[in-house]
Amino acid sequence: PLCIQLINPNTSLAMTEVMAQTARSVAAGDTQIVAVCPQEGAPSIEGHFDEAIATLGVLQQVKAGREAGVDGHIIACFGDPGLLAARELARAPVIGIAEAAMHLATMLATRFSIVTTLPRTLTIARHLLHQYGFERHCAALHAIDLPVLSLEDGSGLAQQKVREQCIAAKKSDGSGAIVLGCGGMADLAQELTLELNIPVIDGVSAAVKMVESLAALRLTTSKHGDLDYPLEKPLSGRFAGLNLR
Ligand SMILES: O=C(O)C[C@H]1NC(=O)NC1=O
Repeated sequence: PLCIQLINPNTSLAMTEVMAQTARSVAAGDTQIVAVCPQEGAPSIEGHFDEAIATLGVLQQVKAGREAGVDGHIIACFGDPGLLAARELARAPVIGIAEAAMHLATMLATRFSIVTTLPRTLTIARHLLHQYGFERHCAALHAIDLPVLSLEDGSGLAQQKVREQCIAAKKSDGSGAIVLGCGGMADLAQELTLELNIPVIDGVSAAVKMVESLAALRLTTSKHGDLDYPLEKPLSGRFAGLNLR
């Protein structure tokens, strides 16, 4: 049986729970999902500054997961904060939800659209498209223009806006699939896929199945080259605990 560590890089327990439930709903029968978030950090991640703050918590959780012997780590924030740094620390696979969703979309359609939260985070999604080499696969990016935590306020407004943006994207973008650009949207993908009759992809679910696939293939993060464990050096203060030895 596998143990997968699901890391919510923001500190909102409600979002962590939404993602954990979705992860468990798609995980294989004997796969255990351990959902965590940093003790300290930002309640939501909505820009470059928030991502920088969140990265330390992600790395602390990855180290804890490595010591616990998890079979994979999921960075469950659409900016994939700290992904490569986490891969240096980890032995097991580390999958970001944006990367996972984008990869799946490219296997289902020649072009996909992204629907995320605030307009200012569209740039982060664009940076990821460039970094992952998916720029030519992404037809368009849309924002519901509501903050991340509006998805947790119980009003249903954010969820309705996501649905509207997905319907508009299907009609106007010429893309064949839609990527949901926030971990907090994880529970919307299956219903929207059925209603819109288009693959609407959630990165949390995608990442769970990718970790299971990599584990089944006995494939783990490469330690040859730039993703080898960090060079040993005396880290000071709050960073001291990050040393692997
Ligand atoms: O960038 C976003 O809109 C979504 C991103 N922020 C966050 O706190 N979790 C996320 O998935």
